[in-house]
Amino acid sequence: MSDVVSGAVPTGPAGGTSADPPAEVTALYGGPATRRVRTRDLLAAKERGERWPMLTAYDQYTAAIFDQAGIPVLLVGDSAANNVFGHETTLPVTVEEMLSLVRAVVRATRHTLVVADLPFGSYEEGPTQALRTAVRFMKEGGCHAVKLEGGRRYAPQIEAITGAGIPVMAHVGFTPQREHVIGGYRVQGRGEAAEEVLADAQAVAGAGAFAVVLEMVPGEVAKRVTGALTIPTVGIGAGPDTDAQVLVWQDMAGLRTGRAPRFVKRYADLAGALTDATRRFADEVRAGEFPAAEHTF
Ligand SMILES: Nc1nc(=O)c2c([nH]1)NC[C@@H]1CN(c3ccc(C(=O)N[C@@H](CCC(=O)O)C(=O)O)cc3)CN21
Ligand SMILES: CC(C)C(=O)C(=O)O
Ligand SMILES: [Mg+2]
Repeated sequence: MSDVVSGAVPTGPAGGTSADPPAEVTALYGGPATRRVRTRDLLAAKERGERWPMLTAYDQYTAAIFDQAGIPVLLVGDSAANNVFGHETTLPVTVEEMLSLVRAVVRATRHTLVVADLPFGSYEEGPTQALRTAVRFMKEGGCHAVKLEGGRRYAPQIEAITGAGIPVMAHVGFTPQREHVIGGYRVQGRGEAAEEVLADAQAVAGAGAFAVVLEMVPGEVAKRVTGALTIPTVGIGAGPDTDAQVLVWQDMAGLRTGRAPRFVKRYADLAGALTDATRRFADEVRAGEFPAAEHTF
């Protein structure tokens, strides 16, 4: 095992059974052994017809919670540009910024497979640049796989990276890094364009990708692609028939405020809870109620 994995900071609940992987995760690799989920566990899950959840993660506490809650795959998304750094698009986030977040997520987790998104500009030039960047993410980030956006045109990059022993998750359909060419946030693969999405998915699978994200494609198209491929499909805005589902965690947990895309379901109101806690803290400070005797040395 690598230093990064064996040296993972224990971050589970104190005194708990945090060393034991959750049942949902052991089910994926069919045994009690404490080890990380591997890409072949995800292929086997597809063969068994088992669906799995994926979330983004960008920091220690949330990553540890998702790891303990049985999320088998975490993506350190380039959506950190939006959800961590506050940019309008995903384009500005850098390799260095991504690496810091990847290291935090890897240190905080024990069971999850950690996938790092290659940011805009770090792989498009060709297979050599793509492999160089992917190697940095594996060596300096300690992640277990990388992800890149693009279909047929990026098959050479995927071949080069997987050829060096680095698992690649592909991403087709709506690819946010190309939003300026696509012309905004738009569903891809409607009508005859369905064939393009299928061809892209087949090409990235043929190039060696272990899974493929399908973003904002009609449910029927995602269903067809999922049936046509032996590798798992991971849907976001792609309907219920993909092998896996991914959401940005701040969307899933209701931390992000404002209008969310239609494909988002909020499972909590963290923005409300945090606003409430913040207001009470501020009020108590102003009223001289915090700190109380028990908080004072
Ligand atoms: N917080 C967050 N969630 C995401 O899902 C996400 C990010 N950030 N950052 C990177 C990309 C950008 N994504 C987006 C952003 C906006 C829409 C959106 O506004 N969609 C509209 C219009 C769809 C249409 O009309 O075709 C929607 O209502 O879903 C979709 C995906 C997905 N990714
Ligand atoms: C939404 C997922 C698939 C992603 O690419 C990201 O968060 O960056
Ligand atoms: Mg991304």
